Amino acid sequence: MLLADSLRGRSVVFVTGNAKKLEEVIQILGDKFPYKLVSKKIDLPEYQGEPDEISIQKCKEAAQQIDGPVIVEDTCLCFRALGGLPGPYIKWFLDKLKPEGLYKLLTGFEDKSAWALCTFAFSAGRDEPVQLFSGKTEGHIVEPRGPRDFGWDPCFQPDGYDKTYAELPKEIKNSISHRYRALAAMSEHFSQINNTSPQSKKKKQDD
Ligand SMILES: O=c1nc[nH]c2c1ncn2[C@H]1C[C@H](O)[C@@H](COP(=O)(O)OP(=O)(O)OP(=O)(O)O)O1
Ligand SMILES: [Mg+2]
Repeated sequence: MLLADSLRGRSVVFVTGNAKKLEEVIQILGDKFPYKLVSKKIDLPEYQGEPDEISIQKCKEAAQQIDGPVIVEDTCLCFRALGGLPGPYIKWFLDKLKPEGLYKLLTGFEDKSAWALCTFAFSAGRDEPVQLFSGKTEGHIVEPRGPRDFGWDPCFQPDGYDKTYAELPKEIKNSISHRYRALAAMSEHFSQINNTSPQSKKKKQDD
């Protein structure tokens, strides 16, 4: 309730340096998110550690810089044969190896299974607690296929599909992706808060 109060009528800043992420977040959320989402392009530090810890640190840094309500997101691509690596370090692996090299990394391993993990982190402002919402999609690492416009999409084939994320129509990716699932959890949380806020209760009684 306090959270909803602190946000009512305000906007939340989505801090990311990645334009493709932002594009998907806007496509997925549509008008489902109860607050006005504005974006700010800042390259936040790439922290090390477990995914939750990384997202918390990233969100605290964003809240410091923005000094108001913020959302950040961190994405991992985890190979089962490698104990979950590259995980949060996928950005550097992708940068140096490209999707071809990511596939080749698993030469010698029979198990090509992988999961994409997305964690959104929200904070109402400086020194406020961080809340996490995550989503996971299982799949396999395959020889790259499809357009090259977004990261490792060409080498990740979600389970149940014979196309890579890159080959799938955008609406399909956005209905099954790690990012979609994490955003669904976050929207669900915020709409529940909104529905139980004193104002909306009052409104319901008035109706
Ligand atoms: O759905 C996706 N499909 C394909 N590739 C993706 C996806 N989502 C993130 N990616 C890439 C971007 C970056 O190379 C790495 C995650 O690193 P990550 O730190 O979360 O992203 P980033 O530094 O580009 O943006 P940000 O400023 O929000 O941290 O995986
Ligand atoms: Mg990053």
